[in-house]
Amino acid sequence: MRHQPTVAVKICGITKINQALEIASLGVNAIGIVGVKASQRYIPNKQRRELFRALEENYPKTERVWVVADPSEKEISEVLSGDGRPSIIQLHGKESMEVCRQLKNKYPFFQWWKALRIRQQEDLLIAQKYQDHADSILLDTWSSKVLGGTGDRLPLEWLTKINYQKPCWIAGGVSAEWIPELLSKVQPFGLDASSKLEDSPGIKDIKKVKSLLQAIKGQTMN
Ligand SMILES: O=C(O)c1ccccc1N[C@@H]1O[C@H](COP(=O)(O)O)[C@@H](O)[C@H]1O
Repeated sequence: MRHQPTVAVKICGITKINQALEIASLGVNAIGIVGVKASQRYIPNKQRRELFRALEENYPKTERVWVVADPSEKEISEVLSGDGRPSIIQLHGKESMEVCRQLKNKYPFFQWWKALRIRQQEDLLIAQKYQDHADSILLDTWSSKVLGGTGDRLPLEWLTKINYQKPCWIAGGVSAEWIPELLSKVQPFGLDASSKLEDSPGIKDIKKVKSLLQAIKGQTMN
């Protein structure tokens, strides 16, 4: 993985405007909203637009990530037009490399991330191949029950060996306690955290968000 002096942070699964603004004020790089209807963190169109609009007005440098799985063409064209748009689309389903490539060609002014749910170490080679078709790669854990937001972590020994050219984000169970071990072994471009920072699905414990940011700062300044 690419070495860098610090690590970008995305906090995902936000459902409330006040939490989005408070977390953005802490200096995170990206805020994610889940657009997968089966998720406990799903928020519908109107709320998503309001939340992204508030973020864009108050924290224009904070990336606004829309997390979706196998979205239809109609859904994409609706979400990417009008007010309260995302700046990044995180494809968290079974999108093929060809679909990723076509979406980037059609909507080049948005960033397209491909999330890969890693079930076994060999899956990291598949993730590597997606690099040519996405702006960033996000590695998450695989679960038979849900598409994301599991709180489960990838084995670090799998991650130490990867060396991607594109920005690589690690997701799955990211929290303050894991940071010393994680960042001593792996230098990802970014970390994506959600369920381990929650009081309940979709509601973040701001103290846990602050602890995560402190832990990252402490580790990257050493
Ligand atoms: O968070 C969800 O509910 C979710 C649902 C469907 C697809 C993706 C989802 N979240 C993504 O999962 C990881 C966070 O995992 P964790 O909770 O920290 O273990 C992150 O990439 C979210 O964008």
